[in-house]
Amino acid sequence: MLTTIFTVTGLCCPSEEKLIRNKLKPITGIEQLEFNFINQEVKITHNIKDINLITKAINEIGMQATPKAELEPKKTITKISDKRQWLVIAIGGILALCAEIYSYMYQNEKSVLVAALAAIAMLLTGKDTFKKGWLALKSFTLNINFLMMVAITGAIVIGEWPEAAMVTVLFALAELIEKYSLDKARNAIAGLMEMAPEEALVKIDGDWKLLSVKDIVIDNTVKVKPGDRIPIDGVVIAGESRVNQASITGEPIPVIKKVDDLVYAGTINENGTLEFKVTARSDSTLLAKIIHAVEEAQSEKAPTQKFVDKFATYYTPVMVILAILIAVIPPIFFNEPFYPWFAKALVLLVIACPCALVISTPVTVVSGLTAAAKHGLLIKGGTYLEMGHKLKVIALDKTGTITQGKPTITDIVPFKGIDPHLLLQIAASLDSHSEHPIAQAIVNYYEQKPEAALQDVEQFSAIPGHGVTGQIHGTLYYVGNHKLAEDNKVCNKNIEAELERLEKEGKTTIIISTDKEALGLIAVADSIRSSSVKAIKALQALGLKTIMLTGDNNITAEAIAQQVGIDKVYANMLPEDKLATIDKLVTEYKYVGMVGDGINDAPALAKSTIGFAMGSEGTDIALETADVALVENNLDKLPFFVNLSKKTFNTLIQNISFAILVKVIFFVLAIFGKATLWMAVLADMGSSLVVIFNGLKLLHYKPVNKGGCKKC
Ligand SMILES: Nc1ncnc2c1ncn2[C@@H]1O[C@H](COP(=O)(O)OP(=O)(O)OP(=O)(O)O)[C@@H](O)[C@H]1O
Ligand SMILES: [Zn+2]
Repeated sequence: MLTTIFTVTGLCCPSEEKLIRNKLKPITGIEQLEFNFINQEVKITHNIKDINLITKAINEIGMQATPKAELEPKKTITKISDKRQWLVIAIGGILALCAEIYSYMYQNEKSVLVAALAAIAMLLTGKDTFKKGWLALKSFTLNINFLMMVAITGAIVIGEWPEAAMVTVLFALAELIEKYSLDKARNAIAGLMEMAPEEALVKIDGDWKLLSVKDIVIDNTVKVKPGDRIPIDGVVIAGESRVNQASITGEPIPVIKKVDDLVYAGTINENGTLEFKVTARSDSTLLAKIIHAVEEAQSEKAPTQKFVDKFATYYTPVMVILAILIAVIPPIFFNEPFYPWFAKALVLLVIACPCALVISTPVTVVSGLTAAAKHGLLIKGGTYLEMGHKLKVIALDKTGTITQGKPTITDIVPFKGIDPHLLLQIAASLDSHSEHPIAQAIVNYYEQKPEAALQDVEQFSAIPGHGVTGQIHGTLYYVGNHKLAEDNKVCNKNIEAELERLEKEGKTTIIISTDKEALGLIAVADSIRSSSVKAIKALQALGLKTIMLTGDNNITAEAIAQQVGIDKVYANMLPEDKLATIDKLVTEYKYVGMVGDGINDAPALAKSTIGFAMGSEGTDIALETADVALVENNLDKLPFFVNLSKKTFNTLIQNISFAILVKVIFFVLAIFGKATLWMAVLADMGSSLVVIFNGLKLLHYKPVNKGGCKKC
């Protein structure tokens, strides 16, 4: 099976989806179609060798399809509809208005002049509607163009020429405005890409040359001057500068970048010159990944979107049948006059278009996803964005999430007669085989000592969640937590008193022992992220319960929980315990978020309703496994996410209820004969535009009310 993405110009309203589906149905080898109206794309899963077959079929129904290279980021910004179209509609509008005024003044709708004015207006502005309507008729699809065509033709048949012209013009106008506003949503995403420059200064054989970023390879050296945007991802090798990373993290305060720091494409180098070594090709920079993720996210439909789409598939046929019944039954069975009931039926046809309803959800969701991306929050689908406001509990991993995950040594406590250097040497030698952050802290600390000499370790093994063990010069040693010492029966009251003292200060303490006796303690402390306290307060203010999960001991965990103000602590958790805890929380609260770094909490992240990963410097694992990735390790984005989700959900509900309300009102007005055709078109199209603009407002959503009290 292959997947090909086609860019389809003319695919702007969901009404075209059915048209394409029906056209492609008879072609064997087509497995699945996925539509993206905002980007005007159809993703087709198929096993057809000659894709021209597909292109041709789509072109036959009046749209232009071109296959698009899968990963190539879109840079082309769709042109805002050209001036000529606006002019044509303006002229058509004036003619239709003249026809209306003339027929009103002389009370004669059927005069030749009125008919002529109206006909010209319709010819000018109705071509597209009729062309698309006709294609829909030929393929037995009910879509908005078809409904409009019938309504307009109907109006002509009963001699309401000015009415027919007005409807045609209004519909064309609304379609144009709709296209214009959808372009805006499209541009927002493409605009993200526009932020990275296309060329960069690259060192080639000792000279600086300007190269296209596409030709830059990993390990090239690139230079950026003050004031320029960084063209590609890399790690600084010379220079120091302030860099504004707002474009990918949403954080407006610049950060200092010096040697060994990472820089990202699209961020702004403010005051110094930086030289850096390239770490990613231009199509896999963090920025490119963000854009790709946003684009992918849209193709996955949010629950309301699914609901609305389903609703629309029933709604339209039901309304059409109703319209037919209203046109037919009263005149035939109740001896009513034909003309007014036929006019009522036409109004029903107009409000049978589900457009406002169907378009409102994707526009809203895309705007929300884009706003999130601009603030350093990558949401992997509309579902999560829509569901976020339901979260009741947020569980956070301790190490690397609430804390920085970069512990440092604070205390070394050797027991009776043990040489502190020896104690450290044993711990560092064993831990040099471990990846654990504590192990790295011990090794780093030891290696800075002038007398540092790591010893060979035999039969090393890691005891997950507890520590490590191995032999040095034939003696078996253990380095690990209290539980490990208990298991080895080397713990005693004195050690416990010492442990408690250190742990109460929020330090994680490990015990170094042989299989017979404890040799001493080493305590490490991990600093709490500056965003933790504020974020947890903000989450609590939003009514969420916060929970800390950690493999660390109870006392240390409690001490840290107190410092950040978290509600509840689960300590001594092995990875499988974290999973079981999330499972339990999900049963109890249903909507549970889990935040972690993906290192020992991946299963728990997967089990939670929404898994948030700390995207530490854009790590791929986090970006790939999580439902939501925090591009910068900033917990402030959690309350932002919940608020954005609330706003998105409210917007969706507002839009849907507004669209339905307008329909209901016009339904009633139509039945009582109080709605004319053009009023119905105006209302219907007007409501489409209102919901689109309401959705687009989310593009500019900003974090609100940082931390705490709502009332003041
Ligand atoms: N390599 C090691 N060296 C020393 N102690 C270790 C090592 N590995 C684990 N430990 C001990 O076991 C405890 C639990 O480790 P684990 O990795 O499960 O959780 P954690 O580091 O506390 O992180 P988290 O908060 O993410 O759960 C650690 O707090 C530490 O005391
Ligand atoms: Zn003990």
